[in-house]
Amino acid sequence: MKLIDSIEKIKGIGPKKKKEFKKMGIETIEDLICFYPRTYQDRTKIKKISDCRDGEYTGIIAKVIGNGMNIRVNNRNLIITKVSIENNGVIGEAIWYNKPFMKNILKIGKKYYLYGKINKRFYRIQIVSPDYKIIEDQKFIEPEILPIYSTTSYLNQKEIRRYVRFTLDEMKGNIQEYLPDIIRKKYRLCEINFALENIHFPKDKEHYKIAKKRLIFDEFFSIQMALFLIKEQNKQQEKGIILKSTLELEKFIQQLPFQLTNAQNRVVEEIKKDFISGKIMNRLVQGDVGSGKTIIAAISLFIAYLNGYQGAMMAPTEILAIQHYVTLEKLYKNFGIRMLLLTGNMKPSEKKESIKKIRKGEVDIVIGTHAIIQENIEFFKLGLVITDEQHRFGVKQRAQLSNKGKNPHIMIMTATPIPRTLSFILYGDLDISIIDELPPGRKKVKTYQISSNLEEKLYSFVKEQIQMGRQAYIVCPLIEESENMEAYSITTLAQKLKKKYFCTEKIELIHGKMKNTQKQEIMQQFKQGNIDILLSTTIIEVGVDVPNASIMVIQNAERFGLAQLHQLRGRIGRGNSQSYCFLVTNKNNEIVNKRMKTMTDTNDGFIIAEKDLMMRGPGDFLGVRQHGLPEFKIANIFRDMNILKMTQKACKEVYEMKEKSTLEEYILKKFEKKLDQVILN
Ligand SMILES: Nc1ncnc2c1ncn2[C@@H]1O[C@H](COP(=O)(O)OP(=O)(O)OP(=O)(O)O)[C@@H](O)[C@H]1O
Repeated sequence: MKLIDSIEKIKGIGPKKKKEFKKMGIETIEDLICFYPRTYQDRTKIKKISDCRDGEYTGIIAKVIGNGMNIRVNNRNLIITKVSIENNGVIGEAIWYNKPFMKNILKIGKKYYLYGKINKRFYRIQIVSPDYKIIEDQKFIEPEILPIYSTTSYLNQKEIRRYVRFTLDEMKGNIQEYLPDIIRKKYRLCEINFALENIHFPKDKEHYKIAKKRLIFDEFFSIQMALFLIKEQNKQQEKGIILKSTLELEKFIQQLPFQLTNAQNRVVEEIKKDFISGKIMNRLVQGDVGSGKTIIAAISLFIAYLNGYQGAMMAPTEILAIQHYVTLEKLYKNFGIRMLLLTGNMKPSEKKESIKKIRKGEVDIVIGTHAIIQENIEFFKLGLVITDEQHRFGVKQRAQLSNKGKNPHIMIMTATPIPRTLSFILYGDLDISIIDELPPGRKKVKTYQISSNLEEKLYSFVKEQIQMGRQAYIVCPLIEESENMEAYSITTLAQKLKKKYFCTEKIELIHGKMKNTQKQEIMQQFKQGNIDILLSTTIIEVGVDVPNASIMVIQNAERFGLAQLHQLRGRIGRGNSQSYCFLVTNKNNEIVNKRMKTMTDTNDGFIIAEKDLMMRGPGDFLGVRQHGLPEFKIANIFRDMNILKMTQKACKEVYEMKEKSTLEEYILKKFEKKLDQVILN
């Protein structure tokens, strides 16, 4: 029997059962062995009937003291079987539903071990649908811990247990240990065969703990190692384009309207180093909202340009693409760089012309949405692709990026802070640079949770601030599904605000239903200070940069996740004046209050991300499918953080070991499925 064999090799599994197992994702011997129990029946736990608590699962040893009875419940098509039992002078009963045959199975006068759920009814103790085992001739049963699997109604626990037992016996000691001894010793990990045996049939709790640790380690290790190998392979596979920095770059940096922060300088140095390393750069630049990532992109694209290469930069929305275009155009004003904005909104003839220019090399820098990689656009000489990711790319899409042109350097920018532990799993294939410093002069945004009955006070404060020359955002969540409703609900709010509070201020709306040109015009007007209040749906959430805007009012704040609230708040506090964020909510429950408190307590995106992760769990935090975060069978990123950290170290150590070549092959094969999971997302 081999791990890759079909489960049909197991005695008793035919086509019907095979189909049933397939529903549970089990097709091979390996799948079955790695189908870990959901929980366990602890048969070492034996209680007296008198000590049993209602609702608990436990084992008891009891003597059958009466013949079984079948009771038919007429109107429910149900047969209840009851058997009277006794232990230590206390009488109880074992009951089963729709298993009339049980009546004759338990024999009067014999002692049994029974394991099941306890029900306390009318002072009578029942054990419901218990597993049973006869205790022969007063001999005490051997203690055991039995696995309980998640199963379909067709396959029962006993059957699955039997198949797993059979498979483990067949495979006994034959599963190849792939972790080097030295690593196992260092991290105190048991051998793989021992782990698999004891995760299914633990000898005792200690054995179970040891097995579990090893398998959690394996799960994290496999994914991280696979990503790590992709990273190393990427580096070795092709020759990276050499992009040198020249004096012209210094000139460019010196004429910027501000001095780079230390963090920005450090990241620029990391990128410069990649550019001349002869390897392809695959770098994630991570920085909190407003930390100044755009300038890093501008500098990197400038270096590509200096070396005669084209650069492309992609944004997640058109508003942002336009904003980047306008910002970069200003920065590059004196340097004769030919720029092009590519949007989905262009006329076909215009688009055709643009694509031609890109192919012929008549354009140096292309800015657009992700359509740049999705569409059939050929570059003349592409040296660098930058994408403003916002978590929307998995490993596979990243690979798509490098297929544009001849292995260009890749840079991914992300604003949403990702807890470090998670970023290893999501971005283990990338090098990571972190901008951990905000530009000087930024003041902490003051954040308040308020209920809507304080609206009048709130808007009079907003009015005062506007009179002082500031600008404000008011964000309404999309309450209805339809876009028409979206337009409607903020239009009505705008009318109310104009009439009641802001008769003299200039209010404009922006929402998803508008044409791009219209959105662009409004954003431009807001940026130039011609609009006082921008009433918006969440389309302004990502990346919008208007430093003079210092007020953010978020209506129905309870409808947003922490990460989104942080993004929204990140639209203010980008200039030197004091900024204020108001989270308006009438919901008053523990979860909402906890979330709002996190926002009012801190401005630090990393802390907020950790809290979000803690409150929602990693799946919800990033959306498992959407963000390429694999689902784990036994590991839990949160609970098992310590083991995760261990694997991060171990990956590097294992990789550096001599036996790496066989290891690589084996790991890649063994974890192909998981890798697929990661890559396909
Ligand atoms: N070193 C600096 N000194 C002063 N201002 C800076 C500096 N770097 C960037 N800025 C300014 O800070 C603002 C925020 O920068 P940018 O838009 O690049 O942020 P970001 O990191 O992209 O943030 P977000 O993720 O929220 O979009 C901009 O107005 C930019 O001009």
